[in-house]
Amino acid sequence: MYIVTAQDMRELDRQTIERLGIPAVALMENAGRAIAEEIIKLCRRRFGGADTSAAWTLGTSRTVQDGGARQPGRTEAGALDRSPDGGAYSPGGTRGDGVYGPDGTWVGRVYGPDGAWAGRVYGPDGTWGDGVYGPDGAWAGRVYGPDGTQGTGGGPGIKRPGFTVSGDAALTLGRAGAEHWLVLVGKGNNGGDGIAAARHLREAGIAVTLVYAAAPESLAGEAALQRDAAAAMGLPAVVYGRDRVDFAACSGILDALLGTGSAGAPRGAYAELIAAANGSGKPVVSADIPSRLDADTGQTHKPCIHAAVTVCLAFLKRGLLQYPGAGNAGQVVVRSIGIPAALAREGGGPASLLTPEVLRTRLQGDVSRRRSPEGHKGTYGHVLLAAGSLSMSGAGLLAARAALRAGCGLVTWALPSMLLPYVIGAAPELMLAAAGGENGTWSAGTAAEVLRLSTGRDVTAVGPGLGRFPGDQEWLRALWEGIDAPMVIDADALNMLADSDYSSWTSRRHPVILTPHPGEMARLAGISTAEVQRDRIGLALAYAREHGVTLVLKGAHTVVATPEGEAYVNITGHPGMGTGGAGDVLTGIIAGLLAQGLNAAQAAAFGVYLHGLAGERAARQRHDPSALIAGDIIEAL
Ligand SMILES: NC(=O)C1=CN([C@@H]2O[C@H](COP(=O)(O)OP(=O)(O)OC[C@H]3O[C@@H](n4cnc5c(N)ncnc54)[C@H](O)[C@@H]3O)[C@@H](O)[C@H]2O)[C@H](O)CC1
Ligand SMILES: [K+]
Repeated sequence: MYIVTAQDMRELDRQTIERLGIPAVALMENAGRAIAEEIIKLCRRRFGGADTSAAWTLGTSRTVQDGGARQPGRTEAGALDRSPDGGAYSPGGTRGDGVYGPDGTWVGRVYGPDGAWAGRVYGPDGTWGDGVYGPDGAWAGRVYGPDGTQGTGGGPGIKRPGFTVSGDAALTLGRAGAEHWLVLVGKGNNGGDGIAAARHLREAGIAVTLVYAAAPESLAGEAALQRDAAAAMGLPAVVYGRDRVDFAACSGILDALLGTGSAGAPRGAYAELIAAANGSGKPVVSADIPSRLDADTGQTHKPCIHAAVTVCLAFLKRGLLQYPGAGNAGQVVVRSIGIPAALAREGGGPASLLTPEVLRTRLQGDVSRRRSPEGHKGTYGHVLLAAGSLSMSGAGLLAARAALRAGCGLVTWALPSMLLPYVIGAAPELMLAAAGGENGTWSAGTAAEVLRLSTGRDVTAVGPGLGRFPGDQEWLRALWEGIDAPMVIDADALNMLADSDYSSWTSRRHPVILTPHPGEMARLAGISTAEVQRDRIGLALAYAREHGVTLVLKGAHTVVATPEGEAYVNITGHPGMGTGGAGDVLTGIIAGLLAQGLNAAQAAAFGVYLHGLAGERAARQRHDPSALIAGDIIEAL
């Protein structure tokens, strides 16, 4: 799934209209329909009473859909609310709403532990799935498969007909009469999308009222066309500031105020409508992006809509993945509006969401972790790790063990000689090599020994628990220029780089992967941590390209950027992984994957993805994400 900027989007929009000849209003129509379908799905979930608000959910989880296919294994209830088979479980053991397998297809019925039906079951396209029974065993609703034909359930008196006729299920709502949606309309194309959606909602029997933020006469182009169509259909409309708007009486709000064409803080009526929508307590669905979220950076202007669902149009906008904006977007659903993905590919497809599919196709990595039947420890590579010091020996141990769990054949851990007796036996699978000073710290003179140890090794990782020491910049330079294999550089080794003018060092034949957290990134880039966080994707892309490195910018939604100008944004993992040593584990995983022959982009991306998945699995085993410690991630790999 591609991730784009507002500028990319405008260009893709232009090409679709000019090169393919698809009228702009057709795109707006598709947008309106997609938004209406998602609102109807939301209404169905409410009717069904399915419990998607599991008692134990993770703040970072979100569903990202592409053409109805679910992000593998992710659920609305939370990334951790999953059974091993991909079903959606809450920690109490009850299944929640829709149950999907790892490939995104629906896999089963939804029952609570007492055998009672726990909620309606919808396929990825929003149509009903399999058998639906009430707690008393009585049939509770019609049973249709995703294609609209009757499924395998069926209660008393329901027979599979030999002949079926199905309607537009995605735009149909059984109990529409209970709904009344306010559609907040801005004067740009975002507003036009909202009006188009309102027409479909009305067709589904949902009461709608258009609330114009500006005089309807100020709308232009396709948005004006939508305004006129809505008026011709007799859709009720009010103008904010002139007419009364009753937020208390509505059942939901469609935010179509401001999209990718907006800038700065919301002005006048826009600001007031955003504040009123947020304060209403009603679910808000945002068209494309929550109004006054910066579509590129994820910065939020004040006030900014807090959406329950964001129906992102065509391609995922960068700002929806970057905090704080990601926290305003709710559940993000990306819907196609007829702009071919091939156009994004042609344009270089600047960034992608990190999914198994992207790993397989765009990165062409083998994510199976399959072993050759003829393989032996020499087949899977040898990692040299230079890490650990007296007060941080655990960092080295964590990285070394993670490399082994990532599947590499051998790991040699080089560490200060004084520590050796204490770590012998801590991980018997490791090989240990004394390469540091007697006092448990590193010294500049150890560079020669690390270089010697690196001979014949497939990858060298440096940094976890290393500490700083006199001459450390020259030490790192010697390794940078002398190691004839890929390198992973982390922690204090990044700080050494930050203090050096490493662009003047002899360029390396093999790739380098840097794995900074935001603070380390700030030092590397010579800016503040707040500036790093302002646009993580943009910064990672620029830094990786400029310095010819593969960059792993850690933090919520870790960004992997390549020297070739590609970026991948990861959404596995959870805030519980913000714990000492989790970064050391990531370094070990990436090194372990590199040793097995993955290239730098594959190892960094797959490593980050696996690290997050293992963190989710570990938290599930612990029954509480905050109880997670770094060693748990290794055990869950
Ligand atoms: N392929 C596509 O990209 C498609 C996108 N669609 C939708 O169109 C919007 C982008 O539309 P655009 O007209 O360019 O801009 P906006 O609707 O976001 O707003 C522009 C409008 O708002 C005024 N304005 C700007 N900033 C502010 C502010 N801070 N406060 C108040 N008012 C502001 C400005 O004067 C303009 O009048 C995209 O997000 C999609 O939703 C298409 O419908 C389908 C194709
Ligand atoms: K919006």
